[in-house]
Amino acid sequence: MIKVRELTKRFGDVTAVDALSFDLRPGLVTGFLGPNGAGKSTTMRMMLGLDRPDAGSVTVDGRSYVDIPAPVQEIGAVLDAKAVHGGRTARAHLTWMAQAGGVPRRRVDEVLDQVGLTSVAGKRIGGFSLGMSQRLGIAGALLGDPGILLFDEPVNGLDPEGIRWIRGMMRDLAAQGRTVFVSSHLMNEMEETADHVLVIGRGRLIADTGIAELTARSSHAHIRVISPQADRLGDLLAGHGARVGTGGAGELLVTGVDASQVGELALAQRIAVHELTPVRASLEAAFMELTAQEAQYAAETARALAHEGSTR
Ligand SMILES: Nc1ncnc2c1ncn2[C@@H]1O[C@H](COP(=O)(O)OP(=O)(O)OP(=O)(O)O)[C@@H](O)[C@H]1O
Repeated sequence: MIKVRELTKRFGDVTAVDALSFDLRPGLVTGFLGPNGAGKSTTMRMMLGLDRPDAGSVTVDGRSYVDIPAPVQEIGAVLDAKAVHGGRTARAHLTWMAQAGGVPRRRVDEVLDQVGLTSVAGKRIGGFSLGMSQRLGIAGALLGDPGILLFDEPVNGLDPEGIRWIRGMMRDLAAQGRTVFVSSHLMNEMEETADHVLVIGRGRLIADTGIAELTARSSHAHIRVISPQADRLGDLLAGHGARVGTGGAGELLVTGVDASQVGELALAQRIAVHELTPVRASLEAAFMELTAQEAQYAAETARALAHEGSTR
C-alpha cells in the first residue's frame, strides 16, 4: 500500500503540491486527474524520490522510496517515454536498465514480448513512433516485475489503437493484483480505464472516489424503461415514490427506485416491459455536480478537465 501524507512542494511562489494526502490500493487502476499544471507530475516525481518534498511523506509498505533496497522490483514508472537515448536499440536500452536495476537479463526478452516489441528489438529507439516509445517505457517499468506502476499521461498524443492497447495493459496489470496509478488531464479518458479517481486542482485534493460510486450517486443516473403501456407504468411508479420523466415514445426515465423494483411492480400489474436499463451518469456530469457547491477552483478544475484539448 502506498500512503501519501500532507505532501507539499513549492517552486518559488508557486505551491505545486499542497498538503496532498491519499492511499493507493492494489488491484485497482487509480486515475490521477487534474488540468495541466495541477501538480500531477510533481507528485509522481516525489513518489519516486526524484523531487524532495518541502513537507509530508510518501511511504510504500511503510518505507520511503529511498529506503527500498531494490526499487525497480517494487515500483515501475513511465514519466516521459521520449526521454531515452535514441542511439540505442530497444534491447540494448532494456539490457542497460536491467543491469542498473539488478534484474536478470532474461527479463528483457520477456518484457519485449509482453509489450509487442520483439520484432523491433534490434532497431534504434530514435526511429520509434510515440506509441512504440510508450510501449518501450512500459517494458522498462515492467522489468523488475513490480507490484506498483506509475504512468504519467501515458496516452497523450497516441492514436486510437495505441490508446486501446495501453488501457488494456493497465487493466490487465491491475487484474494481476498490482497497484496502477495513472495521470491524465482529461476526464473522459479515465472513465473507461480507472476504478477509482483522485482529482486535484492547484495542488490540492478535490475528490477521492470510486468511479462507479460517483456516477451511480449522481442525479444524472437513471433507469430507462420501455413499455407499450408506458403511461400506466409511469403512474404506477410515481405512486411508489419514483420520479418519472418521459423520453421517446413508450420510454420512461426513472429515478428514485432501482431497476428490480421497476420490474417487480410491472410484473405485479401484468405490464409488459420491453427494456429496463440502468443508465449511469457520465463521469463529467457527476463530477460537475460534485464540485458545483464547492470552492471556485474545484469548479474551474471540473471545467478544464472536461473541455481541455487532448494535446498539450
Ligand atoms: N522544476 C520546476 N520549477 C518551477 N516550477 C515548476 C517545476 N516543476 C513544476 N513546476 C510548476 O508546478 C506546477 C505543477 O506542475 P506539474 O508539472 O506538477 O503539473 P501537472 O499537473 O503534471 O501538469 P502537466 O500535465 O502540465 O505536467 C506548475 O505551476 C508548474 O509550472
